[in-house]
Amino acid sequence: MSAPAELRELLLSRITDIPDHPQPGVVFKDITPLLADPAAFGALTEAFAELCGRHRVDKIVGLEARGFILAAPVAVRAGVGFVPVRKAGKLPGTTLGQTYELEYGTAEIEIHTDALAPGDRVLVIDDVLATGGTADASLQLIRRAGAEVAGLAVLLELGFLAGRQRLEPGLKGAPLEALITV
Ligand SMILES: O=P(O)(O)OC[C@H]1O[C@H](OP(=O)(O)OP(=O)(O)O)[C@H](O)[C@@H]1O
Ligand SMILES: Nc1ncnc2[nH]cnc12
Repeated sequence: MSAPAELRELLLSRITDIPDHPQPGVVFKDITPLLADPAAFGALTEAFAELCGRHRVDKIVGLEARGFILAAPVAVRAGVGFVPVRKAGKLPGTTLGQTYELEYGTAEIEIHTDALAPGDRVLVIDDVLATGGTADASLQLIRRAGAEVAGLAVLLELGFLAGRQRLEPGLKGAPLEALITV
């Protein structure tokens, strides 16, 4: 599913291309103008919150760091709990970890082992789907923590990096909702 054309245009108009960041050859999609516009940020929050009802979600996982900014207001709006997936070494409790590859490097993410309960239906929220490495690692963490993946929702999918194809086996039939695809 993508967002209605009017919402898509509003959101896209608030995302800026920054060439050669954080390294030569990468066109970085900067969402800070969108965050600074309450109408656009609010409309984005509503669109994600609507998915929570549609997919019967009872917890939201946000992916550090930009995913946190988008996911936290959605959790409050939808009336469900927020669970952070953080870069390795940041969470204070006992964690499960998963390594993955980025468009520009490698990384490891972690979740608290007791953050999710068996049977929890989890919606993962992030800003950008690029190669799909981060999202794929998060789906593995959620299942290893004993919960069910209800879906993955992103603001922006970079279609030319084929993250959707890479994610397909890991989604195991769960929906991938991208509000905008470029
Ligand atoms: O699909 P992928 O190739 O995995 O890339 C997408 C991820 O990359 C960015 O995060 P980044 O790790 O740069 O961290 P940040 O949110 O802390 O800036 C983005 O916010 C996604 O989480
Ligand atoms: N091109 C890009 N812009 C913003 N975030 C990203 N994460 C991975 N690739 C990205």
